[in-house]
Amino acid sequence: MPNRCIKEGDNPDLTKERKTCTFDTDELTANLYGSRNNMERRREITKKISADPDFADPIPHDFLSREKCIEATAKKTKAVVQRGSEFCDVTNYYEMLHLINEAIGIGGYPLALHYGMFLPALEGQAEKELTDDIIPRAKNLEVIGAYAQTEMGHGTNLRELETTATYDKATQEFIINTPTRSAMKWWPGNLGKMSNYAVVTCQLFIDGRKIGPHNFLVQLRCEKTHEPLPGIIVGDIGPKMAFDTNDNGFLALDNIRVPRKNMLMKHAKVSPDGVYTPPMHAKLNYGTMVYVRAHMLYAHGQFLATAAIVATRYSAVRRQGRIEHGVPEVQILDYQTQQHRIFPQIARAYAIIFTYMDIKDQYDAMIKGIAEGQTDLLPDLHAITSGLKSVVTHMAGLGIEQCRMACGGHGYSDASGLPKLYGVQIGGCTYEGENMVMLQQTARYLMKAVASALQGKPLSHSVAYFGKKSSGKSRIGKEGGDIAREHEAMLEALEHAACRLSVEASQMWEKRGRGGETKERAWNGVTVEMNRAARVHTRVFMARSFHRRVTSSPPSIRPVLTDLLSLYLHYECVDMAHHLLEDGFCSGEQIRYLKSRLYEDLTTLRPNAVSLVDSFDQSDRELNSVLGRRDGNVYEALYQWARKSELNYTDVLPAVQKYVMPMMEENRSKL
Ligand SMILES: CC/C=C\C/C=C\C/C=C\C/C=C\C/C=C\CCCC(=O)SCCNC(=O)CCNC(=O)[C@H](O)C(C)(C)COP(=O)(O)OP(=O)(O)OC[C@H]1O[C@@H](n2cnc3c(N)ncnc32)[C@H](O)[C@@H]1OP(=O)(O)O
Ligand SMILES: Cc1cc2nc3c(=O)[nH]c(=O)nc-3n(C[C@H](O)[C@H](O)[C@H](O)COP(=O)(O)OP(=O)(O)OC[C@H]3O[C@@H](n4cnc5c(N)ncnc54)[C@H](O)[C@@H]3O)c2cc1C
Repeated sequence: MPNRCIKEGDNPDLTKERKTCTFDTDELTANLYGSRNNMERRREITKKISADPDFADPIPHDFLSREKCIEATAKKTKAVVQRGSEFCDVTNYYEMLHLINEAIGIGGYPLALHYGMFLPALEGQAEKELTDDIIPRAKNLEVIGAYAQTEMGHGTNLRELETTATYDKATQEFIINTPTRSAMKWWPGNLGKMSNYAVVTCQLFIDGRKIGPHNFLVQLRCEKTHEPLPGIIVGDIGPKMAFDTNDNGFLALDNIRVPRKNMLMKHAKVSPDGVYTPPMHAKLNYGTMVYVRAHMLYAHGQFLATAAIVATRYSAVRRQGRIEHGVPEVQILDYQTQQHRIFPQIARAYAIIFTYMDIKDQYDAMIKGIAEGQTDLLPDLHAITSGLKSVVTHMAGLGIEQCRMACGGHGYSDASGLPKLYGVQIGGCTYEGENMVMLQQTARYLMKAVASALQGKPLSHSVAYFGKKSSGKSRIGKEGGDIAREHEAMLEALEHAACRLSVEASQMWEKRGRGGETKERAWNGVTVEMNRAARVHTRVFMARSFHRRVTSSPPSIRPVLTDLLSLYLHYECVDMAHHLLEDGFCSGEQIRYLKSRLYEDLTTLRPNAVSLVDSFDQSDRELNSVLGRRDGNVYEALYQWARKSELNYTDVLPAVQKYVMPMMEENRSKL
């Protein structure tokens, strides 16, 4: 069966791996990206960008200062903007995303938040009077914007943000002000240096009454000189763990006046005479965050895929140690521990990307509903995207770190690309709402679902399984080798655990309430259990999505995807074994059975491991990793990469000349 990556001159071990492929890698790639045409388009973009001198990096960014990296990234951004249509259909979201990844990379660029949040916020929340003026100019990039919500003192708890927007009826303006140091906007991407406008989240005050957080469009810099406008203090917050090429910024506003129409008023409104009309759903103003949380799944699935590609290919190329005496050193991918470290990450990357596809469909349906005046799909989508954002970012972070360690010493080098990848990816646990907080949003929803299920009321999409009758005892290991039934038995077991944990958390909460605590204090006493239930529920949702995609996949790739799904489900069940055992739903014998099946899966997947990661179809540019390169010629590339270090420009460093040599000389003369 063809693995389409084989080329002459490649590392022979990688070629050997590709020859054991049992499926058509292009079929799987096309399935992952929606169609064969989408796959071809991605490849065309990659090919053109790779050959274009505007996007060449003579010195890898690993060896440049932050300022130089920002300059190089800004230059490439300009080229993408001016020449984008030479490479792709600039109106196609996924083509643009791929172009940006290929041309610029993942560490941030001047327009990341402009496209990622500023425009979506205006499009989703502003009304015509404002959008007619600002959106054409924003699309034309006369206006570049940030999404300035988080403050130095508050991010998670939006209700306590301190920046104020006070309505002045006399002039029909809002006065926007930063009343304290902790009220300074702090963190927003591209706010520091690149943007001349921002959507700023403020507490709305009318006639002295605090109404709550709302968004306003504020001009920050002169459109001609790019200097900050009077009354505006703006700058970069300094170096951080990663996202080096993003100017996350600070902002203080000194009683800045903006016209009434600058409030984003598609949902909530303030009339000229100061009458406030609430939105048809109280949280529609938070819509941009739901949008980003949904789209983060795709990005984080791809981040984990990158790490899995690097670790798998490198493990096929690297030989070290022997499994038996008297035979040559083995590829490290032959070690069971290595497979157990890496293969679940491959499966999880597929699971995340497949789950994203389901969420995207739900998101589109919700947006259609809102346009028709219906918000009934929003609570379910908010609850599940809050859980998914938290589980997926955490899962991807752990997975990337496993892949990094699986590459030994070279994984610790920036040459592997993995330290930077981890730094960028792990930010997702924090931004768009810290994970522990967002899981509580899911848990609240589960508590309502428990109540509805007990009362026999209808249950919405993500919690529909709460209405199923549990069989009381798991069928795991009792399906006589029927793989479809085995998968169903594992899904049922996970659903049982999520449901049980939710019911128990609800009972614990109630009990504390009966003991005299307020509902809120009682909640804080059970949040660890609440979040546990939310995590298991979210992992059930992912497992169901993965299962649905596999069972409906084309026959040519279904066998390999079924193997991957088996590994995924066995791994998830073993990882959550304590939840399955706690109430006796599963026995110890059944967990031992799951483990033995998992180890069989590792062996089954071994011949297809490289081909499964090849099917993610990430180019060498996207991987940005000496260890993960498609041709597997790792060692020579590693040496050439290290030669580019600034420290190697001279044989004797000035610092050595200035301090170390005189010290050695002094010591020598003392003898
Ligand atoms: C070309 C490329 C283009 C695009 C790429 C697209 C996307 C790319 C992604 C990123 C872009 C690139 C790089 C990005 C890098 C970083 C970006 C980071 C940006 C940010 O971080 S922006 C700041 C984000 N901030 C947060 O997320 C804050 C988190 N806090 C909150 O959301 C809220 O405070 C809260 C939800 C935790 C609590 O809010 P509350 O106190 O007002 O509400 P309650 O908890 O009391 O709940 C009441 C009620 O409301 C329900 N609820 C809450 N939120 C929502 C919602 N959003 N939708 C629907 N319902 C909601 C809640 O469930 C309760 O319901 P109930 O029925 O009463 O129980
Ligand atoms: C790379 C990056 C990019 C960002 N980009 C943007 C941007 O473009 N625009 C923007 O506006 N913001 C941005 N942010 C800010 C980001 O959205 C916030 O940092 C994030 O929402 C978390 O809020 P916080 O910093 O207030 O965390 P905190 O809430 O202070 O969290 C600290 C700790 O307190 C815990 N905690 C807080 N509240 C609760 C609770 N109710 N229950 C239990 N535990 C709790 C948390 O779990 C966490 O452990 C960015 C942040 C990063 C790291």
